[in-house]
Amino acid sequence: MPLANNARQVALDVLNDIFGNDAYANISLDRHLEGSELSGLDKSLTTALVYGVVSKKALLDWYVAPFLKKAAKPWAANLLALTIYQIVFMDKVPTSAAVDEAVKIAKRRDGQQAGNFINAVLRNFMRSERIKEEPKDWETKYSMPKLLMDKMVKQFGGKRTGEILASLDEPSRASVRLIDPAVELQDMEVSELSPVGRIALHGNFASSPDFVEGRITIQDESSQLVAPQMELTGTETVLDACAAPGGKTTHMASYLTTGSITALDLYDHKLKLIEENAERQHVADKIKTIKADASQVAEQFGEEQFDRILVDAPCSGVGLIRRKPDIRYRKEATDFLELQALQLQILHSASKSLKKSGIMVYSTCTIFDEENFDVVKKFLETHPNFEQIEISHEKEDIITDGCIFITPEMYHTDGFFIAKFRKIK
Ligand SMILES: C[S@@+](CC[C@H](N)C(=O)[O-])C[C@H]1O[C@@H](n2cnc3c(N)ncnc32)[C@H](O)[C@@H]1O
Repeated sequence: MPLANNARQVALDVLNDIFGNDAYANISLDRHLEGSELSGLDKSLTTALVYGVVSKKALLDWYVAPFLKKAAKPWAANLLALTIYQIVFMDKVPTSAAVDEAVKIAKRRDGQQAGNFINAVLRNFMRSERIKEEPKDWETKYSMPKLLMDKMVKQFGGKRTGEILASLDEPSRASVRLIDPAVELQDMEVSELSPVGRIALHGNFASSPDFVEGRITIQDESSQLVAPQMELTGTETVLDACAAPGGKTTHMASYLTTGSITALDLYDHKLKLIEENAERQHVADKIKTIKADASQVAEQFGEEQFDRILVDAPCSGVGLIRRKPDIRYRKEATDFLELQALQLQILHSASKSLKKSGIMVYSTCTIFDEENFDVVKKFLETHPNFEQIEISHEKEDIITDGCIFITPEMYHTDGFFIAKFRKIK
């Protein structure tokens, strides 16, 4: 069988790329799937395997550790993790099929001896009682790097950190936003947070006619809470300073009649995503994309140009770990303050281009204070011409200090933060 025609082999290639070359899971997966001859079903299996292993790597390594006399080569360690994942977490995959495939992959890769090694380790694991054990420490149990775990414990305390980690470890739900309110989606519930949100335990909507023809779009419930905070009446001139791929740009555009949105991002390929999204959702006439640096807004556009500004800032993305599990492996201690500096720089520049009495909304998909409440505090301290507008929501538990602050365990959404300001002079 050609290698690119085997779901487990492709999954292993992607895992080697992620853990060996620091590749982004979604980008590596897309590239490998495009170059493969896998069926639709096998592509789904490959995706499930990659995301499953990435989200549980430390735990999978822990299962196999007692059966290794010395550290396995990186590709073999990834293959063992991939196979243990199937044995422990995928009810529908027969154990024998998972092991046989692993042995074949190892032989093809490194000869008979490698096949024997993988076979022996997996058989020893299965003969043992290891599968019934559970690691005590959260770092292993939830495969969460110590840096992030310690930060969570410091900010949220032990109990809530445990709840957040357990929630991030669960599968993500499917969440869509209705563009056409008349659309009826089978087996989906109305979101508790967003009236236009619909959710289901699973679902793949990207190829559905409702999606392709622009009657729905895929957007997390928490992210759907941003556009309503912009207080759009229809005629406003809006700047979306960090816009790609355009989830919030298109949502804001749906409120506009004669108004328009200038949507910025740093990269051409990302601007193209906004344009495609806008076309599909029939709001392209309201959106102009420009390649520009959001920390230079005032220099590029001048002062007091926009009625509304959204800064959906570049952030550590920790609130997205459930859907993008590799985010957890890409954080350094210095990242958070560096991001804060960039976030403040963008807010500062954007603030000059806001008209008097205009509204500026700041949002992130992270749960750490440095990028959320600390940014709000520092921005207000250094910009006395702005005041905070207190946000309210019928779910009062998502409001903290006048901001929307949702951690992933509360409503099983992404972790998310929204603050709102008015320019008073
Ligand atoms: C959180 S994402 C935006 C998501 C988007 N608002 C949505 O709802 O689909 C942040 C975006 O900011 C862009 N970005 C990062 N630094 C930027 C900068 N200095 N100027 C403009 N865009 C920037 C990134 O390329 C990324 O697309």
